[in-house]
Amino acid sequence: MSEAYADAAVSAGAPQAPARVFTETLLSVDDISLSFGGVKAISNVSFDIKQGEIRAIIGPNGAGKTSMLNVINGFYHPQQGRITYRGKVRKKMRPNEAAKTGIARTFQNVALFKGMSTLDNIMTGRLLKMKRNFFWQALYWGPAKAEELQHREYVEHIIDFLEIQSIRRTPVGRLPYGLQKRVELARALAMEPHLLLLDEPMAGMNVEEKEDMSRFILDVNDEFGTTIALIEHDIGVVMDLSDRVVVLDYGRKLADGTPDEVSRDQKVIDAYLGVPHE
Ligand SMILES: Nc1ncnc2c1ncn2[C@@H]1O[C@H](COP(=O)(O)OP(=O)(O)OP(=O)(O)O)[C@@H](O)[C@H]1O
Repeated sequence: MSEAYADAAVSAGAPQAPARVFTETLLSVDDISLSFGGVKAISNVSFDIKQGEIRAIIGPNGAGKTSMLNVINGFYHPQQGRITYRGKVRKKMRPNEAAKTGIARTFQNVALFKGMSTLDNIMTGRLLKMKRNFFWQALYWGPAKAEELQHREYVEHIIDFLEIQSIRRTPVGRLPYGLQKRVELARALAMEPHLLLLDEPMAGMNVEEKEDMSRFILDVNDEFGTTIALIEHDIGVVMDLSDRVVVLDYGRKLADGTPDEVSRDQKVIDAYLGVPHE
C-alpha cells in the first residue's frame, strides 16, 4: 500500500487536466460521530459532496470509510451529527428510504442474487421506481405491462451502456468477479440515483478490469450526470478518477482536498506509512 501510495503521489505531481469546478452542495456530513460499544468508528467528521463531482473517501484499514457510507445511506445511525441532503436536514432513515430519495450504493463484497440472471438482477434495481405492485399487475394487466416495458427499456439502455449484453441471461453466480462488480453497478444505476456510493468498486480486479471499471465510472458521471462518492484502496485509481478526496484515519478526518493536495499532505503520507499517532 505504501509503495502504491508513493507511486501515486509522484504521478499526482505530473501535469494534470484543469480541475473541474463544482458549486452546489448535494450532501453534507456535519460533525458525525458513530460508536459501536467502546469502538469509535467515526469521530466528529464533516465534509461535503458537491453536485456532479467524483468524491473519494480514502484511508487505511479500519479508518471508518465503510461506516461513513453506511451512515450516508441510512444503514447506521450516528449518535451525533447531521446529514443535509439536497438542502434539507435529513431525518433518521432506513436504506430503502434513502434509496427512494436517490441514494444508491454498491458493496465491498458483491451483494447480488447469484442464482438470478444479469437482467433480472438489474431489474430489481427498478423495483423502487415501479408504481404498480404484483397485485395491481394481476388486476390490470395492460397498464402494468406497459409500465414494465418502460422499465425494461431503461434497463436495456444500462446494459448497452455498461457493455454487458453478452451476459444478460447468465446467472450472476457464474460470472467472473469483475463482471459481477459491473452488474452491481448496473443495478445501482437502474435506480437512477442522484448520488451513487461505491464501496471499493475495483477490489479483487486485475489491471484490465480496473481500467474498464474506471472508464465506466467516469462515463456514468459524465453521461448520466451522477454524483459519485467512492471508497477505494488503489490510490492510483483514486488520483486518476476523483475531483476531491477526503482522508479518514482512526475515524477522524485527516485531510480534505484535491488529489494533488492530499497526496502531498505529510499527515496523509504518515498514516499510509503507518507512522504511530501521538
Ligand atoms: N457493525 C460493527 N460493529 C462493531 N464494530 C464495527 C462495526 N462496523 C465497523 N466497526 C468498527 O469500526 C471501525 C471502522 O470500520 P470500517 O469498516 O468503517 O473501516 P474501513 O475504513 O471501511 O476499513 P476497511 O478499509 O478495512 O474496509 C473498525 O474498528 C471496525 O472494526
